[in-house]
Formats: sequence, C-alpha cells, structure tokens
Amino acid sequence: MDNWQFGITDLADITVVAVVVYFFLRLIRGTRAVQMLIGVAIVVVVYQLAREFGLFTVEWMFSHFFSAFIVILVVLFQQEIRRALMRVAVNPLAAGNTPGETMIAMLVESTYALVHRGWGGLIVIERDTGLRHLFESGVELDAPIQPDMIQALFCPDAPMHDGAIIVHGNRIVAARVLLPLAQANAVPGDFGTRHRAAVGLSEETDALVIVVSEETGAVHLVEEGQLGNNLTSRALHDRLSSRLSSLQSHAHKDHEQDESEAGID
Ligand SMILES: Nc1ncnc2c1ncn2[C@@H]1O[C@H](COP(=O)(O)OP(=O)(O)OP(=O)(O)O)[C@@H](O)[C@H]1O
Repeated sequence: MDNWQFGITDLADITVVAVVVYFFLRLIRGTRAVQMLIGVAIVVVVYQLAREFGLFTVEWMFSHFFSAFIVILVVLFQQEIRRALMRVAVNPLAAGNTPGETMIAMLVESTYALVHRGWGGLIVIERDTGLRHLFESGVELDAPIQPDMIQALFCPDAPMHDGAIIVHGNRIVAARVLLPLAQANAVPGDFGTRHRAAVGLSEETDALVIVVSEETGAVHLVEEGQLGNNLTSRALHDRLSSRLSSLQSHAHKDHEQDESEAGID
C-alpha cells in the first residue's frame, strides 16, 4: 500500500515538474532567456568540473557568481521585468475613460484625413495602463479629438508633428511623445521607426496605437505587439468599437473580414 502511495506521489511530483518545465520552455522559446540558460548551463558545468578537479580559485569565483545570480538576472532581464510589471500595474482611475462611440468616429475620421493628406501619424489610445510617465518626453495638452486638431498636430510643418499623440478618454492629453521602440526584428523589414514605436509601446502596455504610414498611407491598429493588417476605415472603426466601446458594434463580426491588404477607402 505504502509503495503504491509512494508511486502515485512520485508520479504527481514528476508530472507537475514536467508541466512547469514545459510551460517555462514555451514561454522563453525564441527569447534572450534561451541564450541566458545556455550560458548558465555552461557555468554550472564548469563549476562542477572545478569542484571535481579541486580547482579552488575557479570554484570560489563561480560560487560568488551564484550568490549574485538574482541580481544578475534582474539586471539582464530588467526590460522584460518592467514589461511584466507594467502590464500588472493597471491604473484604477483609467476605467471608464475609454473613448465613446462619437470619439471613435472622430478618431477614424481624423486617421483618414491624415491618409488623404499623405501625412504620417501615431495615435496612442490609453486604456488601463497609465501612460503619464511618457508625457515628460512630449508636451501636455488638453485638446478635443477632432480631425482639424489632429491634422494640425501632424502637419509636417507643425512644431509638434514628430512623435505620438496620446488620447485619454475624450481628450488629446499629450503630443510629440516619444514611445519605447520594439526590437528591430519585431516588425517586418519594410517598416521603420514609427511602426517600431507603436509595436514597442503596445508590447509594454495595453494601449491601442493607430499608425498611419507617411510613405504608403497604410493604417494599422497595433495591439499587444502585433502590427496586424492594413485596415479600411470601416474595419478600423469596428476594431476600435470592439476594443473600446461598451456598446459593441453590431457590425463588428461582419466587417472584420473587411481588413484587407489593399484597403483604404
Ligand atoms: N520612438 C518614437 N516615438 C514616437 N514617434 C517616433 C519614434 N521614432 C520615430 N517616430 C516618428 O516616426 C517618424 C519617422 O518614421 P519612419 O519613416 O522612420 O518610420 P516608418 O515606420 O517607415 O513610417 P512611415 O511609413 O510613415 O515612413 C519620425 O518623424 C517620428 O515622428
């Protein structure tokens, strides 16, 4: 009986460890953590060999390395840790501050006004993650979300056209804001820094970012680090409605397929 219980406990033990290791490996696959793990494995092997063959100085050096291991991990992964914490630390005051239906229509109209003028644009829509810390790099504003205002901000001759604007609720609260850049390989090669900035912020926060390409006039709604497709105005409207509005657009499902590679209407 004892043996039987022991067997089941062992099995549960091994299963839990296997599942944890599996999910951990899936989590870090393709990231810098893999190289880190290989590095750590080499250090462990060298340490064991040093102990085996009595290489005291090497052993002493590596034992100190292990005692500082947590600090080393924090330094190496500060970017990943910061991203994870930013996603956890949501702003309780932000709830209910998402733009309503009228504002969504204004955002879409403004976006396509930029497209028709051949201007680039970067519009960040704040959700639960607070973005105040980004304002320091730009200029604080309190302006309405209107096509005229957004065109005035992104007009290539305007002093504030560089960088992003931030939308909080029904207002534009900052302009000329610098966003964190994603790694170069996070976006396809034909996209430049404007798109990398959109992807970078959406990797770190739950913000939605509308990017208008100056070069091609393509419009992307970037979310969770994904650039997605070039959107038609209707597809952009439906996407924004489904992400932001409590009044879900009835047409959302019908029009999701309108997101076309070609599509600016
Ligand atoms: N870190 C950043 N944060 C916010 N805006 C940025 C950032 N880096 C670049 N930009 C904006 O992107 C503009 C440059 O875009 P660039 O041509 O390099 O990118 P792109 O992705 O190819 O966009 P486009 O298709 O519009 O040319 C800058 O003038 C600036 O307004």
